[in-house]
Amino acid sequence: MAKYSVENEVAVIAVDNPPMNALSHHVRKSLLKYLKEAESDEKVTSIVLCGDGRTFPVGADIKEFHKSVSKLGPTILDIVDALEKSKKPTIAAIHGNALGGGLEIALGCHYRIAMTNSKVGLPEVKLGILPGAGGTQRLPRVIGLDNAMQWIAYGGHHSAGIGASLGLIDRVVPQGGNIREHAILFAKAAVGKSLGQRRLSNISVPDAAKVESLMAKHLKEVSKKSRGALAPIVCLQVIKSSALLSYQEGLESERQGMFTLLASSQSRAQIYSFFAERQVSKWSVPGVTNYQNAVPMKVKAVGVVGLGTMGRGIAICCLRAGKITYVLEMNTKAQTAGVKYIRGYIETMRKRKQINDQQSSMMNNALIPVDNYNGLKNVDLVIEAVFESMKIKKEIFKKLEKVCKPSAILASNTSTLNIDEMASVTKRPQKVAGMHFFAPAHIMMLLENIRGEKSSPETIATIMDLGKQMRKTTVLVGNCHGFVGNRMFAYYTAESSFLLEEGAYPKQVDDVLLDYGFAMGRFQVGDLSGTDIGYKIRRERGLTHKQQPAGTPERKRGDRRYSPLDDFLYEKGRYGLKARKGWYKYEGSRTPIPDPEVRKMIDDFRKRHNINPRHISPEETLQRMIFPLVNEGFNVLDEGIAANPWDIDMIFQHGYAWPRHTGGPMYYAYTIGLPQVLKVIEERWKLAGASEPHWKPSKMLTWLVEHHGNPDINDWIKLYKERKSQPNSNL
Ligand SMILES: CCCCCCCC(=O)CC(=O)SCCNC(=O)CCNC(=O)[C@H](O)C(C)(C)COP(=O)(O)OP(=O)(O)OC[C@H]1O[C@@H](n2cnc3c(N)ncnc32)[C@H](O)[C@@H]1OP(=O)(O)O
Ligand SMILES: NC(=O)C1=CN([C@@H]2O[C@H](COP(=O)(O)OP(=O)(O)OC[C@H]3O[C@@H](n4cnc5c(N)ncnc54)[C@H](O)[C@@H]3O)[C@@H](O)[C@H]2O)C=CC1
Repeated sequence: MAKYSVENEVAVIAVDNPPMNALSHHVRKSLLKYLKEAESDEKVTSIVLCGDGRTFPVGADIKEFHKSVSKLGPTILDIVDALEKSKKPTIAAIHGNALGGGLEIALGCHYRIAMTNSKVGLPEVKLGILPGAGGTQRLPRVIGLDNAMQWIAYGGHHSAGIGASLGLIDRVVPQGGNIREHAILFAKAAVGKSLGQRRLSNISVPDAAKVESLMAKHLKEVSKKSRGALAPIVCLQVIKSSALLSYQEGLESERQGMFTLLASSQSRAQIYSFFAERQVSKWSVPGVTNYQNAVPMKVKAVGVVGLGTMGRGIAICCLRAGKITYVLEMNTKAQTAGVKYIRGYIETMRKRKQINDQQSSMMNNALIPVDNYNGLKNVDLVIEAVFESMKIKKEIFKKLEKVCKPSAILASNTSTLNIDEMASVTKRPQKVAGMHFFAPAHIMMLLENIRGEKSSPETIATIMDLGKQMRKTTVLVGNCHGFVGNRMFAYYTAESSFLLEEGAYPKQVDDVLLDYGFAMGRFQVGDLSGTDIGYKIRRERGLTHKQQPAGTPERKRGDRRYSPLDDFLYEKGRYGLKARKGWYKYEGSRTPIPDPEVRKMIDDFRKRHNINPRHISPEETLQRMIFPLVNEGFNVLDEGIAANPWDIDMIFQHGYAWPRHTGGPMYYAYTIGLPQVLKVIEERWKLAGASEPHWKPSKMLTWLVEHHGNPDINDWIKLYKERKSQPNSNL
């Protein structure tokens, strides 16, 4: 709804649709009604449009998308048109965020004023669509093509100050000011002035002459940054129309572009992702606790043990979240290097203006290096990030048990190991949990939190709350080897090496993944993170080539197929980018170059095992990389390790840079259809047999297909659980 009042001859229309003032159908109806009322009321000389509560409208109501209500008039464009055509000056008074359709209605107004801390932007591209209410045609007319292409194709949020510097915002109201009062005064002053040039559809695009070169520049950038995504490209094409066609023709091109994008599976996947990101914070452990009833502990001070690759990044996350952060490292050199890195990073953030001087000095003061466990006696929570060895981790947990306050939570950043086993050496298993960060921890958005068998509701609530304070996408999962992400990802990695054995080379596999939309292929990622990481994990599990007793078949571990190619690579000192050689070689840059030495290693291996290499199609490559991961995803759901398919998808999007426009592995499977996925898995299972158990069709997937075909992803858990809970279910 909207509220209407007239103050001192100024009509004030305030959108009132908490929490974000989205432009739902009922809001649109009421906005147009009040606009007409203001227009016809002779006592009204000007009109202010604002948002009640937290914010100016943040856009169309995303919940209405792909539903018939979104098509019900009036549309946002009708409101934009009415605002622009109004004979009385219209002023948008922006506080909070003016995003998407929200900014588009502000662009329909003759003037825009904004609070200094407000944000503006057209982020539709992140939902796989474009600004469909004239934004692609009006924004370039105010801020120029180059800026508009940048804003719309990347969907960033920008400060009011930047908006003002580009001519989008006519006045910035300083902090503490009352936006509504300022807007009313502004509106009074605007009465009687000509509105011709204030109607953006009347003016032309300032840098229209540069359209072709700008188009080429932005197309190149978006195809690199958002590989495989349709929306940024369509956005650019539609913005181009603003420079070449009339406003009305441009609008038509916008309409066509929106039509194409809304019909694409990508927009559905991205809208799914928007809600999934918010849904994961509403965690629940059925029958035990959930986000609504568990109360988190207050965490003021955190300890980080181990200042290697992960510890440093985790310490930065803690400092950014305002925690006093004690860091402990057993190796003096690593301690010095780690502290130097953290302080250096704080300085970089200051220089980049991500933090101000005061925040920088607060963070520096809050970082406290200690040289023994007693130094951790006052912390509320410890995150251990030492070598991936159960033996070492248990020793550390025993020490922490002795020195830490009884109330302190002990968490591990292990990427694979059993949290309950670590808890078992303490007297406080209810206070033990996993907090699995992804490298680089201060950059990657994901935090995979692991609840142990005995973790208390308070412990779970605390680690989830801490993730939120760190502004991470925080997903709660159960305890098993590799948890959700690494457990599933292991099959993606394993299959990639099997593909090399059978006929592919690293670049061939990576190219298929790049085409799918990944920013990097599996082998490029392996080089970036270091081939030693996987090796150490395999060594901890006794799997590596060198650990096997004489006579062990090279391609088997127990009765399972195993590819030793990754071990050979490590044993040749090819540790990845840091060694300038891994799956690829690197000559003075980070560009991966196929290396004949790797090719020879693979060819020799094939010869030794009499493998006749065959051509593997891109389709087979993609299916072999992704479907085992999906299959394992269903096992993870079946076992309750992940509560929902979107938990898995968020883990992959934010932890493994899975392309957002596919939604994630589970949503992708839903898009192509579960029956089709199952068919391929069953065929592969027949070929591969028991030595490749990751192709054994998941019970849950099989049941869903047999009984429901391709049910809505929102119904998977409900349907399966209902059946599973029946006494004779056999599931
Ligand atoms: C047929 C189609 C015709 C199309 C016509 C063309 C019109 C267009 O051009 C299309 C559009 O406007 S698309 C929308 C563009 N706007 C956006 O993408 C902004 C979305 N919101 C945000 O980024 C954050 O909420 C924001 C940054 C604003 C705030 O973040 P916070 O972290 O503070 O809050 P959240 O937790 O994200 O949000 C709180 C609750 O509000 C819900 N919500 C947010 N934006 C919404 C929106 N635009 N529509 C519907 N619900 C929305 C959000 O889901 C959350 O709900 P709960 O989880 O239930 O609490
Ligand atoms: N590197 C990665 O990509 C990821 C690693 N992890 C996990 O994080 C943990 C740490 O991994 P990284 O940081 O990569 O290892 P790292 O080898 O870079 O650092 C480990 C640090 O722990 C220190 N350390 C070892 N024992 C210690 C002890 N008893 N007391 C204090 N410090 C000790 C070492 O001196 C070293 O500086 C592992 O459990 C790993 O599985 C989790 C996610 C990603």
